[in-house]
Amino acid sequence: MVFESYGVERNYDSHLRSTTYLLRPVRYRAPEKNESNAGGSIHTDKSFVTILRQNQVQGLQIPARNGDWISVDFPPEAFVIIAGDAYMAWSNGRILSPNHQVILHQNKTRYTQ
Ligand SMILES: O=C(O)CCC(=O)C(=O)O
Ligand SMILES: [Fe+2]
Repeated sequence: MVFESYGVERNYDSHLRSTTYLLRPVRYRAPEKNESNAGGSIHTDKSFVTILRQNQVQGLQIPARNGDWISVDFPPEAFVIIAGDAYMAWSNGRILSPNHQVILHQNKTRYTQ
């Protein structure tokens, strides 16, 4: 769909053949008492695209235009798609690879993959 919308569907097969896939399960331990910034640091993804799912413990945040961090809350049965740096380069900057971070607020272990 994306390749079609850019009119480069002829490149789709070669792109797919050169693609590698990585399944990366992550366990975020529950924050300690008074630990305010447990989670992961601010970053962009270096990949083409990240497909993310999580258990019921929220934590993903992205910056709004005014710089405030907003929570991206989603249920365990949903997926969040994050464009990576490779996608941004491939689209000549038309698709943004967003900064994001994980901040845990609940006293529960978070699992993502
Ligand atoms: O756990 C999350 O919600 C985000 C994970 C993430 O940013 C990553 O794996 O690159
Ligand atoms: Fe990420």
